[in-house]
Amino acid sequence: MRNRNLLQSFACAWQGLLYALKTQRNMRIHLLAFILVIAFSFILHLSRGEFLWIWLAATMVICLELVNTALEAVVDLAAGQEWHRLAAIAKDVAAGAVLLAAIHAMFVGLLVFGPRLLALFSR
Ligand SMILES: Nc1ncnc2c1ncn2[C@@H]1O[C@H](COP(=O)(O)OP(=O)(O)OP(=O)(O)O)[C@@H](O)[C@H]1O
Repeated sequence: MRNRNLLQSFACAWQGLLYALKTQRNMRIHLLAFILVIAFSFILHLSRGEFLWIWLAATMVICLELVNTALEAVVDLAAGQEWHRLAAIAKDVAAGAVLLAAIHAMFVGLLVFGPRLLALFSR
C-alpha cells in the first residue's frame, strides 16, 4: 500500500532504520562508532569545520550501510535461493562502497583527532 501522507513516509523510513539496526551487525557497529566519535568531538572541543568533516564522514558510512542493506534485500528478492554471478557482483560492489566510506572515515578521524590526542597525552 502506498503512503498517503508525509507522516506515513517518515514512519516507513523509521521502520527501515530499525530493520537495518535489528538485522545488520555492521550497522550496530557503525552506530556505536558514530555515537563515540560525536561524543569525542564535544569532549575535545572540535572547531565547527573539524566537526563537519567528522559528521559527514560518519554519516556517510551509516547511509551507505543502509543502502547496502536495501540492495541486499532487493538482490535476495530477485535471486531467491539461487546463486547468481550478478547477485554476487551487486552485493560485493555495495559492500565495497561501505568499506571505502569506512576507510575514508578512519582517515578523517586520524587527521582530526590524531593531533589533539597527541597534544593531550604529551602534556
Ligand atoms: N544469491 C547470491 N548469489 C551469489 N552470491 C551471493 C548471493 N548471495 C550472497 N552472495 C555472496 O555472499 C556474500 C555475502 O552475502 P550476504 O547476503 O550474506 O551479505 P552479508 O554477509 O549480510 O554482507 P554485509 O556484511 O555486507 O552486510 C555477498 O557479498 C556475495 O559475494
